[in-house]
Amino acid sequence: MIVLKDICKYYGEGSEITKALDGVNLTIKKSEFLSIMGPSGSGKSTLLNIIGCMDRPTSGEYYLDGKDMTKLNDKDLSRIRNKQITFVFQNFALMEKYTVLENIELPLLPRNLNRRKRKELIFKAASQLGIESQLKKMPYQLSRGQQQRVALARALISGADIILADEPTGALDQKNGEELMNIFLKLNKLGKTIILVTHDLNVAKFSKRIIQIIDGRIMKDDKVLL
Ligand SMILES: Nc1ncnc2c1ncn2[C@@H]1O[C@H](COP(=O)(O)OP(=O)(O)OP(=O)(O)O)[C@@H](O)[C@H]1O
Repeated sequence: MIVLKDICKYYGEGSEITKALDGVNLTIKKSEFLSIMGPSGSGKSTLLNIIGCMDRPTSGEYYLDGKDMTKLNDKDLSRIRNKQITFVFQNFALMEKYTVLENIELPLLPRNLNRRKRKELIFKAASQLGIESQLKKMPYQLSRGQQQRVALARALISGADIILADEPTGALDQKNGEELMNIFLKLNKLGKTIILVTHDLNVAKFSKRIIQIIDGRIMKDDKVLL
């Protein structure tokens, strides 16, 4: 569970101050599927980065499964981030000289698993995302939608419970965007907590809860009725 209490993130000082986040209170339960919406510059990415432990708030408390993240040193913070949180980037962040299989395998390498076990996990994740026949290909041989699935297979295999995505459909056409959202739904059904930033209400509608952020404050928090 994620609990944010009165989170502020300020840049600059005095008359030059930018309040990217200005007193955010938010609780996100395990296995929620939440979209963060709001105008440009309203603080969406800042909020996502703080939830993802990529950035620290200026003030406030952030509890992840009961532990106050703001009290941890950088080393402990990155250890928790690597274990529990995974980011899906808009440009997919695939390694172009590695095969699809090797790309999906990356999060497994620091773990002490034999080759057979690794292959088993890779095949399972690839099957869940419908790319099991693409494993030997190079990323450039795949469509954008398929590349995105590889990125998600890698996120799935990382074992992280929380998947964060900043404008994940930004580089996709409508059809691939919808397919991607259906994959997020599937991952959510598998128990993953999904939090994404989007400008697009048609994208946000796939989630079960939408928050609106304006000038660094949460102005709306809606359950999506399907
Ligand atoms: N490193 C930084 N230094 C100074 N100001 C920053 C920094 N990062 C963000 N900001 C400011 O904080 C505010 C919130 O930025 P943020 O990127 O979170 O907005 P956003 O809602 O994600 O915007 P967009 O939809 O355009 O990506 C903006 O006014 C931005 O200019």
